[in-house]
Amino acid sequence: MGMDVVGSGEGNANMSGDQADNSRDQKVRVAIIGSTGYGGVELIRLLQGHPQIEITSVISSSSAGVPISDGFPHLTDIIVQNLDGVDAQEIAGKADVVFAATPSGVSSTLVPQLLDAGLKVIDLSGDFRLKDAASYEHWYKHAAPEASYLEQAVYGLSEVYGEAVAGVDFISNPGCYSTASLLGLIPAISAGWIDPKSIIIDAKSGVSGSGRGVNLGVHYAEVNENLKVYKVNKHQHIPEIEQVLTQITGEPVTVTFTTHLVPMTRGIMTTIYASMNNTYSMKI
Ligand SMILES: NC(=O)C1=CN([C@@H]2O[C@H](COP(=O)(O)OP(=O)(O)OC[C@H]3O[C@@H](n4cnc5c(N)ncnc54)[C@H](OP(=O)(O)O)[C@@H]3O)[C@@H](O)[C@H]2O)C=CC1
Ligand SMILES: CC(=O)N[C@@H](CCC(=O)OP(=O)(O)O)C(=O)O
Repeated sequence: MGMDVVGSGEGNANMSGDQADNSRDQKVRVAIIGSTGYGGVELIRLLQGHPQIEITSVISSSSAGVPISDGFPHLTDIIVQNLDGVDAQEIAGKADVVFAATPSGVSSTLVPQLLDAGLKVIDLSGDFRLKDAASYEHWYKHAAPEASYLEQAVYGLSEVYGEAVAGVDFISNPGCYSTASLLGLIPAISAGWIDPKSIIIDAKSGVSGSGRGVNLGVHYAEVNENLKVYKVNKHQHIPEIEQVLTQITGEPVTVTFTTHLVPMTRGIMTTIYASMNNTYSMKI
């Protein structure tokens, strides 16, 4: 199935015809599974603006054959394509890289098929972030992916692991809260300012973080003018944050981490507390 991408950087006004053709030749062909979800549609927005990327397939397990603009009218005339079904071989015929913007428990079975079909994969779910299968099963309550795929996955916190992700076949993107926590903590830990054994993270998220599906905990009347703490000591990003900090410090790190749902659409705020190392002090 062909696709007509409008406004994706083709015909750059500063390029001669030959240069523009070369630039088009070098474009990476990208497919997005879960493109009807919040992560998928945000990916479309970001990738559409990238001069070296061409979105060649937008994929849905539930709405194949339907124009993507049916669910997202703002994409009318921007992506003129019907949604494709989920078929690893078909995707491999159209794309070099595929994003899996799919729920945990779905990515764990889908991603191995995509890798085996020769695609480069970037997974947004939590399924391949934890290196320890038993820990994954404890926190996520699903069967863990095969060990070889867990080993292959490179943790995609690109601000910290930029060199490690460059050129690999399989990137497992970090969790939302983990990103907001680690980007605050890693510079302070690396500089030796704080005691990694004293970390308390108070995290707050908007509602889009729970995805586009509706359930009682996220519908308007439950969330509006309300505030709630959830998944106390049970949040799946606790072992992810601890895994990274343990790797960085070289000693076991545990964190106190609490999540709150706040009545806003998107965004995360983490307020992080830690004791200063005794060679440092705070000037007020
Ligand atoms: N929302 C956020 O802020 C963040 C989300 N994440 C993670 O990214 C992933 C996507 O999240 P998000 O976009 O919010 O979730 P959504 O629920 O909004 O979207 C997930 C999409 O996955 C598709 N899907 C569901 N089941 C299957 C299946 N069996 N096979 C193929 N596709 C399927 C659905 O689309 P369809 O029915 O059309 O196939 C659905 O639209 C999740 O793992 C999430 O935890 C990570 C960081 C931030
Ligand atoms: C508000 C809200 O419900 N947020 C979700 C974030 C889920 C998520 O993105 O989880 P992974 O990245 O690990 O897949 C939660 O707290 O579970």
